[in-house]
Amino acid sequence: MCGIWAVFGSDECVSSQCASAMKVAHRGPDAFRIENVNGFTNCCFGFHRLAIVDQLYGMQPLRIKKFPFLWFCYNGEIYNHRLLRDQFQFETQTEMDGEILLHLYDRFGIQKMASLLDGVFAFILLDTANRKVFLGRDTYGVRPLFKSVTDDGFLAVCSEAKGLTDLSHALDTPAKIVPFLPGHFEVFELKQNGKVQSVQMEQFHCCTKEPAHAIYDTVERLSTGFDMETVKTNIRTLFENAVRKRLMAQRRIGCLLSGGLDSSLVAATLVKLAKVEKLPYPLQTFSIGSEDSPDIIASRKVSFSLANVSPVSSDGNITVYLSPPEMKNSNFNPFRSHTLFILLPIG
Ligand SMILES: NC(=O)CC[C@H](N)C(=O)O
Repeated sequence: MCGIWAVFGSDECVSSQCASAMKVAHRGPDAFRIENVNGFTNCCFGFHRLAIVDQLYGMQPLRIKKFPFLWFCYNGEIYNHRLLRDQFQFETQTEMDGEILLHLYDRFGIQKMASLLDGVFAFILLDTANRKVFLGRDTYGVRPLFKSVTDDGFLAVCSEAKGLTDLSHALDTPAKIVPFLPGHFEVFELKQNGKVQSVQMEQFHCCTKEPAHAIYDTVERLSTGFDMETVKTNIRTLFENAVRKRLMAQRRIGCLLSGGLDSSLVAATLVKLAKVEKLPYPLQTFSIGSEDSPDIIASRKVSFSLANVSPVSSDGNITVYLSPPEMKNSNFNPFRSHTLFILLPIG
């Protein structure tokens, strides 16, 4: 995960709004930072980090020497960041996947920047030199983003709506909180008093169109045609590539198993690729359910067969049993000490 939060043009002293930033603390167990924007004292960023790459220099809001006027906060992974860096010969300061957005923005502007990204992301980019704020979200809306704008230009943004509900502003009418549209970016003009005005909302990609980054992708060429063998080969190529690109994580990766076809295939492909890519640890799987639930029984079987592929391919399965009251409690987090994805960093 990672939790992002920002306010622009706060009527209240920003320090009193910051308690709202802490409402998404569960999204980032590694570190948090709240940073006020110098020159715009009623603007502020909040960030909770689950570090995936560049643990040391990847803290946010990300700022680099080359672009001192840019402030960048995002939740997500940019799978093609190295490819784009090499393609356009950018000199990067960190190993952070998100740093690529700053270089792309500087070279090509926001529209091309967003459409060149292969990844899952929700971002807030502030350009104090050009007095602009940009918001954006990946095509499928994998990463969440909510915003709230008042009629007089107070903008608040957060990964979850709960980070926006208790913010105060000068108007009598409550500010509406809306999800940010997937596949879009929005441009706001930043006024000298820190308030904003939306000037552009645009779709940069929709899932029925070839993404702009495809011309740089390294995935092997897909054959054309609809005969069964071609279709199967193409699905296999795309599926393997989808798992491979997620191995960019520098954290230990694990798998959440439901025991069904999807998660079992991801886990099996991961075991295969882990050997090729020489991941220096065995795969840990997790499953969750009531005792004797079909999910748990099936997950155990999958984990057992993965362990049989090779002695180092699986660390076995961590199973969490839920009691009926726990299953009804939507706030219950059985993996408090781990953070989960279907491919998840656990180290
Ligand atoms: N969890 C995230 O959103 C991670 C952000 C970024 N990719 C990092 O490694 O820190």
